[in-house]
Amino acid sequence: MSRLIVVSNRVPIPDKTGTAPAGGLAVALQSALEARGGLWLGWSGQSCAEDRIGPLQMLRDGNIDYALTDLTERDVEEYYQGFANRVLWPICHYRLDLAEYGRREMAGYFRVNRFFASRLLPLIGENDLFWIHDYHLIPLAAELRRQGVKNRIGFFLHIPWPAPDVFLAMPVHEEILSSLTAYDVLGFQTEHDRENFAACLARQGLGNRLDKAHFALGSRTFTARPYPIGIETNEFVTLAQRAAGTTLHKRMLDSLDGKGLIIGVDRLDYSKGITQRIDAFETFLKRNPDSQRKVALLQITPKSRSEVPEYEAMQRAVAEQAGRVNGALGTVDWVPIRYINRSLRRPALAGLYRMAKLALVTPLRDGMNLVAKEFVAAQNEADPGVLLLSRFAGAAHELKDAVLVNPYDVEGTADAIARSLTMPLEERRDRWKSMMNALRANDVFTWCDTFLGDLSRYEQVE
Ligand SMILES: O=P(O)(O)OC[C@H]1O[C@H](O[C@H]2O[C@H](CO)[C@@H](O)[C@H](O)[C@H]2O)[C@H](O)[C@@H](O)[C@@H]1O
Ligand SMILES: O=c1ccn([C@@H]2O[C@H](COP(=O)(O)OP(=O)(O)O)[C@@H](O)[C@H]2O)c(=O)[nH]1
Repeated sequence: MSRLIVVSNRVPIPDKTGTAPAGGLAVALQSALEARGGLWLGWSGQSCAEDRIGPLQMLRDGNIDYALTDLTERDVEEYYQGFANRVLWPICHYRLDLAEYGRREMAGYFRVNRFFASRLLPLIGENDLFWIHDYHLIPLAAELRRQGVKNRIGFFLHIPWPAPDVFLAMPVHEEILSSLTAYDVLGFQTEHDRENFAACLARQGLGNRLDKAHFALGSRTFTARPYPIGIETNEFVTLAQRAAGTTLHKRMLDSLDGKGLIIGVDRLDYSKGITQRIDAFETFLKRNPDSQRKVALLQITPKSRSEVPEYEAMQRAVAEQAGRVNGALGTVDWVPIRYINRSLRRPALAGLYRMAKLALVTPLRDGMNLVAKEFVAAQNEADPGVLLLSRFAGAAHELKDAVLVNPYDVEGTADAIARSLTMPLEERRDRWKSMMNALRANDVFTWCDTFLGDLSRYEQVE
């Protein structure tokens, strides 16, 4: 079997401090790589002055060799906070209004991709398979090809690929799009994303579509397919079952004192629709006064990308909004929204998911949303909770028996909350079974095997 080299910006560094990695890419890739073994190269999360960038830090943990590189402060500002998270992220999440394009950041993005290529080159063996992840590293294959690398290189995009009118509004879209054609296999979360990508190629007159999944450009061919990412379904079921009886579980049950738990778990990101969700919860409470004091929303929201101004603004907006609702509707012995900014470890999350009657997963746009899948896997088969899911999350393409909502429709979402909390047991069980079948049929290991199977079978037509 060829050695696998995974490259992603974010790497869950094995430091044993117990800090939970909040973010689906790190969680999913770690599960997949642990099973197969390989080398994982990415950013150490540290920045320093240019003359202090040292050699790669090499660590081994279980089956995985980690190769970590520091970046300069300027790199982090231009590549990560700048072009990746202020241009590509908002555009791919349909937020052209939030995109802050600047040439300096764009140049930094391409420079850091060249730097990642230079760090990789000395490590490459002839038969190694490369699997590059996410929007931070789109130009990496093109950089490696320029250096003569002939290995098979796959790319998986964890976030949505937007419709052509949105994508083509981005300055440098030509370069971003044509960089992707240097890969052999391109993976998207959904069919919808792949079709948006194909439509962008067609609009730009870039390459020919040979059939549904194959494209030709000059002497090269490449494949583009949906590979929806999964979770460790069976392991998550066990985690959730084990959580009952832990101290946290007991404390939580005591504090609920018979109230129904509603849960939301999201990085503090404007794509997650947290303010619209709180509006919907408030509307639900106002329209259903009998439910007041009978339910509590636990919103677990670790801070994310706090140096990016749009995220900083979001942190203030959500905190103010939760405070306002609690102030307006709360009583001396009831707080409607328990809002926390800490990251919880997954065993704790699994237990909370299982205790909840309802999960609110209402992103305005999301590549997949693993929280939706984890919530379903954590349920008690005999008395499962309900998943209320945005139709704009990638997960909605598989979890068709969730209660699907349009998160922009606050009143519609409020009504769906009311319907979900009174859903009969039989309907809850039927919906849960169908969703669980989907999670069993496509877990994170299937995702990994399917992608790598396609990549390892790939032969370039010269
Ligand atoms: O690395 P950060 O800047 O701290 O952000 C965390 C991750 O966020 C995004 O996650 C995406 O991947 C998930 C798994 O495929 C998917 O379910 C979710 O919809 C995506 O938003 C981002 O794409 C990652 O690169 C980040 O590491
Ligand atoms: O306090 C937290 C919040 C989230 N997560 C994990 O972070 C991931 C979030 O992935 P998702 O795809 O839902 O969204 P992303 O943050 O990647 O956009 C899930 O596996 C969560 O279990 C976690 O471990 N602790």
